[in-house]
Amino acid sequence: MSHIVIADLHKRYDAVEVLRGIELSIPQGSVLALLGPSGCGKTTLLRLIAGFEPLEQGRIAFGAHVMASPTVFVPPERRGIGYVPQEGTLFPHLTVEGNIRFGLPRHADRRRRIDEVLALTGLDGLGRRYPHELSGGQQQRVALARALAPNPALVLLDEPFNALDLDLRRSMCEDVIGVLRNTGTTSILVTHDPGEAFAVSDQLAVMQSGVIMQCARPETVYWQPASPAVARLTGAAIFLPGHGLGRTATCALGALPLHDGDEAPGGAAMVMVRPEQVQWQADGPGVPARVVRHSFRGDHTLVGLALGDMRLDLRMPSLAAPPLDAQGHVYILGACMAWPEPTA
Ligand SMILES: Nc1ncnc2c1ncn2[C@@H]1O[C@H](COP(=O)(O)OP(=O)(O)OP(=O)(O)O)[C@@H](O)[C@H]1O
Repeated sequence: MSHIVIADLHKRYDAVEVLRGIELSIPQGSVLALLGPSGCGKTTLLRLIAGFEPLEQGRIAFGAHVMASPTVFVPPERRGIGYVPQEGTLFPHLTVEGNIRFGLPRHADRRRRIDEVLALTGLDGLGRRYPHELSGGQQQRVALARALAPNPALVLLDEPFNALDLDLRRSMCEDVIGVLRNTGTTSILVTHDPGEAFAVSDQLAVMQSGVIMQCARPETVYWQPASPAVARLTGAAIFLPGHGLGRTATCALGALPLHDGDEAPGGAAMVMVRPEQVQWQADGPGVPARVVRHSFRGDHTLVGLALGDMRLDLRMPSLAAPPLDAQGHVYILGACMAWPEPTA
């Protein structure tokens, strides 16, 4: 399989258009993370790629082979795709090996392949256990091993670690994506968690209401989101009223440069920076500010600053937080984004 290209994809359930012109291009061996709020159409998109649903408009092609269009429909078993759904999809009456064997063709050297995928997914020695004798994380590894066993060229991961707690989920996800990278398998990971998406993807596609709003390298999506909505969906963001002119936007935090290649809208603008760009110093350049509030959060403290009439919460290491009433200056590290001020 080579490049996966999805063009102008539309899908409707009754009167509701759930996918509205999806365009994606996924190079062979790369990882695409699909991030978006609940109900935006992520699972529907995976199901169309897997061939579990027909499409009404558009095209899905793997290299030169069209898999789906209004006139072509290659059935799921002939697409060479592994699907790892959300938790709870193992056959409870089969052992780990039995679950993995299920997806393998009869003529294959099944014993050897089962041993290979057990080793690949870190499940050595667990082949004779039943699903209820495994932890949640181990069960999801079995689901991955089962998906990988037939050597698919594309693996679709639909929030497969949702049931695990945050730390385990992130480390598990990195492990699993590592396995997929080592085997040169192209993968699409659906997730609600921007941190997980940033950590593992080559491309991050942000989706809302059936539309891909931006698809780019994770760093680009984070620092240069295509819209205020993308900024909010990918992390905390500070929005300030201001003015744009050429490569600079001016707001309560001063005159800020725009990112390379970006141009500010002329006139009234909505300026965006990430909270960690806001820095405090007792003296030196920057906008004068006074500490008016402290909220201790353990590893960090939210420090409330008053800049004239404006209030701003700054996240600082607890030990470095300036005392209440301290007078100092705030300045911005790096560049900002600016969009035309919404008129409505
Ligand atoms: N078979 C179906 N029939 C009718 N509507 C459906 C069907 N499947 C999904 N939908 C609707 O399509 C929309 C997109 O659903 P989808 O499951 O793709 O979203 P999602 O982004 O994966 O959500 P989540 O993150 O909660 O899993 C939702 O409004 C959902 O109710």
